[in-house]
Amino acid sequence: MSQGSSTGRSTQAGPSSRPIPISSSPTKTKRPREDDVVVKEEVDDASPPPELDEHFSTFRTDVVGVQYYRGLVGRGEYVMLRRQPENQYDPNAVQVINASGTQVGHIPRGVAARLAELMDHSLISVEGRMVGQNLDGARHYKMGMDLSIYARPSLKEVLETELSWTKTETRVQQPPPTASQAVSASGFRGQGNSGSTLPAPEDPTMKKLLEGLKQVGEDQRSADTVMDSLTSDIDVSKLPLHANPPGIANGQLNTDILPHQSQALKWMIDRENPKLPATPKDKAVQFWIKQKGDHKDYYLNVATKTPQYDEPVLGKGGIIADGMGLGKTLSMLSLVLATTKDKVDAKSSKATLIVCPLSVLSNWEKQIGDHVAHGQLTFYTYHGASKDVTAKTLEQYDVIITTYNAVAAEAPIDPSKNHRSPQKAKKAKVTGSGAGPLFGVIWKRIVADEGHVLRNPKAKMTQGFAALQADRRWICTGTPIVNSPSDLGSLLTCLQICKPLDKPDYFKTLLLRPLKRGDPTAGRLLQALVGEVLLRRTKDSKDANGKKLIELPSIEYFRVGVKLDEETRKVYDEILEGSRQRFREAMETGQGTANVLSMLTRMRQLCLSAQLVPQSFLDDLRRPIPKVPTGPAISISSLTPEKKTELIAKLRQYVEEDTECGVCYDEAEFVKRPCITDCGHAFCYPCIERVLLTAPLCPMDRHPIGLPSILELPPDQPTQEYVDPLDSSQAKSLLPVKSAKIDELVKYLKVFPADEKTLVFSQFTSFLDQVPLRLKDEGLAWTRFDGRMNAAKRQQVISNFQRPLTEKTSKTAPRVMLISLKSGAVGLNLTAASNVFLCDPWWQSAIEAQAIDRVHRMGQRKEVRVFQLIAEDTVESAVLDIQKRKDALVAKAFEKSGKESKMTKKEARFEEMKELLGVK
Ligand SMILES: Nc1ncnc2c1ncn2[C@@H]1O[C@H](COP(=O)(O)OP(=O)(O)OP(=O)(O)O)[C@@H](O)[C@H]1O
Repeated sequence: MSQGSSTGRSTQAGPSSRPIPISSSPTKTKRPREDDVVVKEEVDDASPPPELDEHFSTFRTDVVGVQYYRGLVGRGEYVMLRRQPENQYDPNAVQVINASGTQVGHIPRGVAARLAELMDHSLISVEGRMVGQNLDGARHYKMGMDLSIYARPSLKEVLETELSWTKTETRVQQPPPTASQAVSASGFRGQGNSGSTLPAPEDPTMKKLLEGLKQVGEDQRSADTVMDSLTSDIDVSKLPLHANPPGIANGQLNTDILPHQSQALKWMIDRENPKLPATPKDKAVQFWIKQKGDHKDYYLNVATKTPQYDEPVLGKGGIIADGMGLGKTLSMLSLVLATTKDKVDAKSSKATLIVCPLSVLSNWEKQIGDHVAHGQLTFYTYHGASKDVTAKTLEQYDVIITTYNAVAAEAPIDPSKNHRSPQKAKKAKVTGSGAGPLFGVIWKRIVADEGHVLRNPKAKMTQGFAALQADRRWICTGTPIVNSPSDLGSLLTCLQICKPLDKPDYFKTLLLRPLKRGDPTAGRLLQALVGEVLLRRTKDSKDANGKKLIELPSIEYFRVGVKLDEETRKVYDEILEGSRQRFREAMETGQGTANVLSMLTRMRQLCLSAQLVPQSFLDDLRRPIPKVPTGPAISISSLTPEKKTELIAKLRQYVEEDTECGVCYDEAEFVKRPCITDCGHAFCYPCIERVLLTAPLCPMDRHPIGLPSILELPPDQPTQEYVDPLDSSQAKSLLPVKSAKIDELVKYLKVFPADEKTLVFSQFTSFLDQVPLRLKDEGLAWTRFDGRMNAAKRQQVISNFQRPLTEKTSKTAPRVMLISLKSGAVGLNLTAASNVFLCDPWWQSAIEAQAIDRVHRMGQRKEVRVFQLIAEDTVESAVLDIQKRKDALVAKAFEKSGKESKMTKKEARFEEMKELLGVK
């Protein structure tokens, strides 16, 4: 694998870069924006399914039987309506429940009878908003309530008949106004850091925010822009510092934390010790204010308008959303150290559980090793073979580090039922109770690192994390909103904070639905929520004196043009012509463009090396386009085993190559549930399922298909452990490929100063497999980081690479790391390198920015140089133009209007393909 070995401890010393004498003069280019991407390996099911409910009708009715129940409600409060089939007097009963979960009454029998069945079949969802209230202490029998019905858009027509009566009942102005108006009515300012007032609803920045929220998910960078505007009114520079943080002086750390980390520490400690407002003058805490009542004072939740006499339960924790490389790991470790003497509940242990993706497990170990003083903190990595311990052992440590997969694997079958008694929890063994040792500990604190992976409430890891028992709960992520504001709802559920917004129903009612219809007060509520639970700084944030939080060496970007050799150019032009032809056909016939997408992938591979393109692809291309078969749909079960294997292989390849779904054109959606038709076209399963409801034809070639013609990727296939191609059985048959890009790369590597290290990124692992053959010939020592490596191997590769080069080791220690863009490199510190090669550009410049951030982060002492290898006069140059245009669009993200903002992802991608292929 890696060549030779190196010695010595990690330092970042070394001379600054010297001019590089290279013949092909690189062009300086613009710096991409900082961004984050999703951890790939463990988040295939990270995004929630799209919400499919739209407002259908709102009518006035009552809550009845109020005299029998204890639930208090205020005017304008949203209430949940829950079916109660076990009710002995009425099997159609629908309960009305307030935000504290207490029953207020029922909806009238007649209304319940007409809604019950639809609710039972999840065809509609209903919510209530109080018109009457019972805070006056008087005896009420019934109270007015507006009842809203939501349904899937596809069912609207059917329901039009079924529920026409709801439109003839007393109709209410619809859709209902949001309860978040209460936020302004109460003068709520959040526990925000600046104390500035929230913008007025008509504020144009709010309009832009709402527009931006609708576009988030189209591009990683738009998520960043949305976060910028959500936190725009919070001045983090003036946050107070911790008075006496862990550091060198008190012997807890080997490193002093930086001022912004000290601010984070103080902020986190405050969030771990929230206090309810004591008087009506005090500001809201987690949306609760104290109110003067007629009989006695009560608490009012200004988000939901829920009043209650009992002390509301406050959540402890929040979201650390600092940008990449700002030192969240050390901030969190300093919290652990600063709170070792905190009194914890008698039932809870002293242990903090860190849950992270496998790829960053070793980073936590390393940072504890590097920064925490010897003997100050005990920790245990609970992973792989070391999982063979009991809960009792785990709780003896200060810190346990584990993975999301471990949490998902050990979670109880029905996590909602995990809330066992502490006694029972402590007794849980590896097997037995259905839940593993992680669920047998009542943790002092749990921390989800790269916590955006918890954004799908239905994913096992999310449900598992939410079910862990802990006193305090934290999430670290640079991107709390990736696809939509609902991501934040899932994180709140995991944090169990700002109740009842942590319940999906409330989050939907109070935020998602009103945000969808562009209600500015919901935008204000979202801003208030973010101010309440989240701390976010970026690399560009300034301190109170206007200085950047961390000073990093400069970074320079070079575009290196590479010429395809004559032979490759010939094949390239052939594929280009073929794809143009198919694209024009697709335009004429209205058929899909999936074939064109796979051709584009081949063209990109050609830009790296002609040998990466399989001969079978070229043979297919040269054959005339087969006629679309007619007749009945073919079922997968009728295919030969060979044909099935071939289809699965094809689908795996599509996934590996980041192909997009032929219906929604979203590669991020595609990887979540990829499937392939018997005719070889790939889609997201939910997309093709939806298409088949209207027409039983493949959207790509109009070939008749049905659900049985669809093959999904077999689940849970263990990923094959990475084997270095040079160590494999085929090593002897491997010959260096012809590649202008490898030639160019080697040319640079040979002239880089001997003490400089380089990261080489490509999206194609098959290309990275080829590079070492040349490096070996040139006597350049390298190492490879691959997502398929186990944790121990990854750690070994990283620490080997991070060791500085010495005179003795400079010939044998790795100077080059080959690393896949999709390897889950997120969170890695690879600051030993100062040069970065990006061998193939693609749409998501954000992924490239994240790759560069491995090097350009705290600990980097040298000037960083980024080289983008671009094959001249190919699809790659066109990609860059599109990237550039997208950057400009994102810069004005919220100014998109009219036609542009209405363009669907599919239409946009179609336009891009046209541009890439040069089709007029
Ligand atoms: N106070 C400090 N002094 C010196 N180095 C520090 C300090 N805090 C953090 N670092 C170093 O900075 C680097 C980046 O820190 P870390 O990996 O925690 O960033 P992060 O915010 O978690 O980034 P990412 O979001 O990419 O995971 C690490 O090498 C870490 O050891």
